[in-house]
Amino acid sequence: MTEANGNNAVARATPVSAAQRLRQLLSDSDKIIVAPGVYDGFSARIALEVGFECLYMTGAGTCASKLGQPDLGFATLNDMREHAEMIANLNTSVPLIADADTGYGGPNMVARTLSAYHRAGVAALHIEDQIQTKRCGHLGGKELVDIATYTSRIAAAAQAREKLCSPILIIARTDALQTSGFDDAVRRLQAAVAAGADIAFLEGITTREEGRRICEIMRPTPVLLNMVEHGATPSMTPAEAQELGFRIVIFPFAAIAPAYAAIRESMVRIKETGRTGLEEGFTPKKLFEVVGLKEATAVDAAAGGVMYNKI
Ligand SMILES: C[C@](O)(C(=O)O)[C@H](CC(=O)O)C(=O)O
Repeated sequence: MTEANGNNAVARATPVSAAQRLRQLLSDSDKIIVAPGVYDGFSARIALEVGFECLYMTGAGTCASKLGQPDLGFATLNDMREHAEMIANLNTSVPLIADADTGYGGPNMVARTLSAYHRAGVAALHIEDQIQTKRCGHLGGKELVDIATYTSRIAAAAQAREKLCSPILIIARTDALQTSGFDDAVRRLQAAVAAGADIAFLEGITTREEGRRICEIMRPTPVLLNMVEHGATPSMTPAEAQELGFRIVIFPFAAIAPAYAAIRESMVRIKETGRTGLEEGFTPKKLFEVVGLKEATAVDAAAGGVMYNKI
């Protein structure tokens, strides 16, 4: 669609929002959506460079990179929203699924969280049933809120979405498998879907069979697989997950785990040899190219600038 704007006729494509794009991807039932975990602008840029059609903002990675803290409920709504907004807007045609932990409070706060994520350009957010002082789903000793409190979180999110006429998708996550078992987890996910959730997320599945069963039970609601390696869940490729019935796979540690190994190796090398030993090709310009140098200089040139002619 184009639109005329007074004397300066401007041909402008009406953009499909990231949430609508994610809905389109989900509507193709032959498809599995693969969303690698990114934890900052740099890792997001690398995932975009490789050509993923969806990204996942990991809360654990956000806590680690933005706050230098473990995934124990340190991050506030503002920490998470700010991080998500930056990542979601690097390429608005690639939907971002973002962690929203417990929703950060009671129904009013959950509604506020949904609104903030919507305004930030997030395509989908997940809200879980742990207590506020939550922890990573793959650690022991989790505690949950009761089912009524959980469904009120989801209902508050769904009502806020309706008020905003927002296409943002709500992912209901339950951590019940570890504490009260499969049947209670199913009850919670079904109640969450009845309260307005679009996608189900059973945290910490421990066998492929559990994966197959949850997809069967929840159908036609799409189910997301959290592929945390070396946690509770057996390692699966997207093709294997699709075979079990999953529609989305997130890989939360896809960027942060290799970053740890690579950064540490470089630090140790400096300590031991006095040199970083960085690859020759990794010039300052290379770094800036990864994070949008071309786009930035093109914007300046299109506006008549000559500032970056000699870069
Ligand atoms: C998915 C998750 O919420 C995340 O923050 O990426 C974490 C991942 C992790 O810490 O293992 C979770 O599963 O709780």
